[in-house]
Amino acid sequence: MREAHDVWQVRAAEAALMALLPDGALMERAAAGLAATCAGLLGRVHGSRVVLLVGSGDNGGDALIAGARLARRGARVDALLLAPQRAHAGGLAALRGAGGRILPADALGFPAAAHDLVAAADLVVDGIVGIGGRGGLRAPADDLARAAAQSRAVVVAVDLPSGVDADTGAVAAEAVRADVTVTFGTWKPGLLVDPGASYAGAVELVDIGLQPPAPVLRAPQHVDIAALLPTPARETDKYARGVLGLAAGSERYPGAAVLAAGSALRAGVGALRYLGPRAVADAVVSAHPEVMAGSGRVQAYAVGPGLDTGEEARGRFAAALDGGVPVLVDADALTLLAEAGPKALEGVPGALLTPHAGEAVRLLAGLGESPTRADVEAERLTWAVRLAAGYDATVLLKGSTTVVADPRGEVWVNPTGTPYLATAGSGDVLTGVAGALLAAGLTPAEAAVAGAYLHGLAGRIASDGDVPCAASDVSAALPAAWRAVREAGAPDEE
Ligand SMILES: NC(=O)C1=CN([C@@H]2O[C@H](COP(=O)(O)OP(=O)(O)OC[C@H]3O[C@@H](n4cnc5c(N)ncnc54)[C@H](O)[C@@H]3O)[C@@H](O)[C@H]2O)[C@@H](O)CC1
Ligand SMILES: Nc1ncnc2c1ncn2[C@@H]1O[C@H](COP(=O)(O)OP(=O)(O)O)[C@@H](O)[C@H]1O
Ligand SMILES: [K+]
Repeated sequence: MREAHDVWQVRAAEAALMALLPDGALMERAAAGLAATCAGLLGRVHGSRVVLLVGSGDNGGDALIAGARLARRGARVDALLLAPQRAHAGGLAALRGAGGRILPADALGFPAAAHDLVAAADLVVDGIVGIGGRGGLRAPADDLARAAAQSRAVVVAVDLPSGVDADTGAVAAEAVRADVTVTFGTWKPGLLVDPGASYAGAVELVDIGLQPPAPVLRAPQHVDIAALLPTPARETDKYARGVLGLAAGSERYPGAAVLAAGSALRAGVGALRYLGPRAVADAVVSAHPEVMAGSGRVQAYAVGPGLDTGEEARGRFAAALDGGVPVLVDADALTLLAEAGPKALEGVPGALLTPHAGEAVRLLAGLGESPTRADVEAERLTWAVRLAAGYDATVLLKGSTTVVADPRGEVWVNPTGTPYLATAGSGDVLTGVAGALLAAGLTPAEAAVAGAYLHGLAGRIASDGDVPCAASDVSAALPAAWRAVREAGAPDEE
């Protein structure tokens, strides 16, 4: 599990550690890790051209000290100081001592000369701001971020790309686009959540000895998901494996039910009961003969894909909520839930809501909040947590980064997925997978985390080699995703 901590937690853990160490020891550790990564990226350090973008805080200090290490190995290192009076004194002395050049950005006839330096560099180190950054990059730092983006140099961000909010991943204005981010002590949420994550490139974590408390955000890996996947016991039967009731599809949208059903079957339900109009049931059964049409005992319901919002749909929604079992609420059922408000979930033993940003806006309106879709996409963590608390339910907020929040405030971010998943019916596949896991007895949060992970992995497999895929292909790739996760979780052979 990757664990991320917020700025407040990082600062507290750093303070505790610094109290035990000589002055500057922590920054030396950070800079040593940073310099090692830079050297690896350069291949040949001697004779390479390195430009440091140096802000006024310790983030700039890290860049300067790492730059000094590279200069001692023969790199030509130029530091562009954004605030010469406030640049890190120890870092300046170290770089000077190692033969690096120090250039106050304004004395250079900024921005033209600074641009030229950045354009000619092999490697640019972004030490403009780290966890002390607030809001979008201010001038002239924003201009240097643009210059770095245009240069052919490899861009390495120190701790996190400047301009990305460490706690939320929000990018208020210009931010540095890094090829690699070297982060210290622990992951920052902004490195895992879009839009920030999309600026970070490959992230390397440098251990500086920090011992932070419980994380604010977790990103599961294959082994974590493998531990959640149900394995049928020898003497199991189909009821013990979990029966899912699927209330999906309508005469207008029969395909959603077919996709969700096929995906639930591939995600290990013992049996699937389909609940809906006769014509749709016929389509589902003809595509998946294993499906039973009609109601009966189930261990969980999944309700919503292609449901529609008319009288008949409302009846199916109400029946699912009254069933006394956990319920996954998606798509049209989220519209009905937003109308009814959180009280509609009272008495449901475990609800999992799976909105995209547009549906999240509707649900939030039911809580008296009025963010736009763009607001939700800019600060997914905040809004997912608010929804989970407001509806007292687990929320899986879909999108370019999917996040899961449970009502107690635990939050996960899904690291798998591909933009090719932005295709009609892809959400129906997710509903099938997560619904099956809920029926198998996983908690709503476990079903959401594992469901999103498998769905994202199946999307990557289906779009292998960067080719478009249909939602049906994603569904068909579920067994391969499952296998990949299982293999990673299996104990090593002797
Ligand atoms: N505290 C520690 O023990 C350690 C800190 N380290 C480094 O220290 C960093 C944090 O240092 P600081 O607390 O000094 O803060 P930063 O260096 O992240 O940034 C603070 C400075 O940036 C300016 N600034 C803030 N927002 C800005 C914006 N939007 N545009 C332009 N300028 C802006 C502020 O005026 C302030 O002077 C970490 O990210 C990490 O790189 C590492 O050396 C590891 C050890
Ligand atoms: N840009 C993107 N990158 C990665 N995944 C995405 C992106 N856009 C959408 N997705 C994923 O695709 C799925 C789309 O679901 P949804 O919006 O419900 O679509 P539909 O209703 O057409 O099935 C979700 O799992 C979502 O997380
Ligand atoms: K930075």
